[in-house]
This record gives sequence, structure tokens and C-alpha cells, in this order.
Amino acid sequence: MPTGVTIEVSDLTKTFGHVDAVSELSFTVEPGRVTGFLGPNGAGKTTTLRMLLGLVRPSSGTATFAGTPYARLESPLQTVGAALEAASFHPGRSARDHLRVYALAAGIDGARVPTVLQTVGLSPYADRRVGGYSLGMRQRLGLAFALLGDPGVLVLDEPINGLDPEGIKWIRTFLRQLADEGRTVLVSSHLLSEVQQSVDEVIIIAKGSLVHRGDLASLDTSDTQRVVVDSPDRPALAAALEAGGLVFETVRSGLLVRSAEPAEIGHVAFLAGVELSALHRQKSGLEESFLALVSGGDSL
Ligand SMILES: Nc1ncnc2c1ncn2[C@@H]1O[C@H](COP(=O)(O)OP(=O)(O)OP(=O)(O)O)[C@@H](O)[C@H]1O
Repeated sequence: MPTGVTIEVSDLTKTFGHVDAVSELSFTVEPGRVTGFLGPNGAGKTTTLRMLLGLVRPSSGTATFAGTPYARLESPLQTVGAALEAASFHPGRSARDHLRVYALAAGIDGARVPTVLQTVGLSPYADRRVGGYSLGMRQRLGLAFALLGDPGVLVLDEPINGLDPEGIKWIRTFLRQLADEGRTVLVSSHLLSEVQQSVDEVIIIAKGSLVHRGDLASLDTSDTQRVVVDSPDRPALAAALEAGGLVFETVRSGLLVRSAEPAEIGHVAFLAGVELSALHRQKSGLEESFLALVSGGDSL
């Protein structure tokens, strides 16, 4: 059974002209876990993965597999399996032909081709032209390609995108199985809800920078002390909070105070003679915490 290795991203930076796509990004991805690489569209996920796979040259910083950059791996396909979002396959060729060519080029036993087709559920369609494939079938073909060399590391860009509910259920179980076998599994997504059920760890980026990393549960405790308070006279309440030195922001349901207990907020309002219409803790769910992290807290 192939064992996974640690992926190490260190101070990785990529600038396209005036766009800072990725800024001084550092994280590690450990074997035996499924790690979600999350962030909204345009956050820099694909650019990071492309740098990791040697497809884009970093402006600075490094990305390695057990200390070796992708370009210097001895047997890349047998070490790292990758499925990138924009994977393009020749429309006139069948899935089986594609995989045969890749296997031959990488010195991989041709017997792996039917095995991986079977693994991803494409056997019945293996001899059809890829041009007629649905997005979900193309995703499965990308995954079959990633698995071809039986690698210890899998890097998958938005693998759930385009799958039907049955496909989503299948890939969740499959990712877990790969990690349980000791492989390193890095999966990107712009939706936490899409990968929430399969990831152990999360690395969250926004605007090219790291905003959170830790196990999945850490997301829920990182920002749970939030209190929503409101008043029929909201400007008066805002003035009272400000005078009381409490930091807040305006959300749809009132004013959101991040670092104070409800009792303290109630007392501040009482001292200012402001009537309250709401005062409660906002226990954030994982998705809310995620959205707050990537959008600066204006998601309520
Ligand atoms: N080749 C390029 N030239 C110029 N700008 C680019 C290039 N590639 C990416 N960018 C910019 O870098 C930023 C990060 O893009 P990237 O595709 O890495 O984000 P992402 O998180 O993968 O988003 P998505 O999920 O939409 O693919 C964006 O502002 C994007 O417009």
C-alpha cells in the first residue's frame, strides 16, 4: 500500500501583474487525513495547487512533497495523483485510450487502467468518446487519471463539482477510504458544506492569504462568542456601545458584538437608557464561521 508524505507549502507567493493571487502562504498537509483547501472563488486555490504541481512558477516561496518539489520527483505520477479543475481530455478519444496513453508514458502497468476505471465507476462507459461525457463523468475520469500510478498523495481541485447526489456520496466515502489507507488527501472546494462530511482538517484562504487552519471542529469554536443586540432606536444603541468601548458591526438582524457577554452589553445599554428589542448569543454553525472568515464577518 503506498504511504502518503507530508505536503509542505512555505511562504508561497504568486503575483500576476498587479494581482496578488497568493501571498506568503504557509501550511502543511499530513498523511492519513483528508484536508479541505477552502476559499471563495478567486481566493487563490487553483494557483496554489498549480504551483504545488509545478505548473505555475512561484514568485517566491516553496511547495514540496516530503521536501522535494514536484518537478524533481523521480516518479511523479506514482507519487502524486492530481486532478485539476480545468483538466482537458481529447473529445475524440475514449477514457480507456486516454488512460492507456498516460500509463504507457509514465511506465505504469497497463493493468491499472481497467482497475482505476472500475474504481471510479466508469467501466461501462470506458470505450465511449470523452466528448460525450457529462461534467460528472469527466470528473471521474480526472480522478481515474490521478489514481493511475497508485500514488500516496492525491491533490484534487473541486472534485465534487458537477457530480450528482449519488456521485457526491460516493466520492465522500472514497476520499475517506484513501486517507484511511494512509494517503495524503488534499481537496479544494469553494463550499465548506460540500466537503464538510469528508474532511478532518481545513486550510482556509481568502484573497490569497491564510485565514484559518486546524481540524474541522476548530472552525466552530474560533468565533462562537458572538452576541446580536438590537433596539427600536438602533443609532442610540450604536452610540451606547461605542461609548462603552464595545466593538461591533451592523448585520441584518441588529448589531453584532464579538467580544463581550450579553450581560455586559445589556448593562451598557441600561446605563445609556436604551431600550433593547433583542439580546442573544449567536452560536455560529460551521458554514457561518466559514463565511465570516472569508468575507470579513458580514454573512449574517
Ligand atoms: N494566469 C493568470 N493571470 C492573471 N491573473 C490570474 C491568473 N490566474 C489567476 N489569476 C488571478 O489570481 C486570483 C486567484 O485565482 P485562482 O484561480 O487561483 O482562485 P481560486 O480560489 O482557484 O478560484 P476559483 O475557485 O474561481 O478557481 C484571481 O484574482 C485570478 O483572477
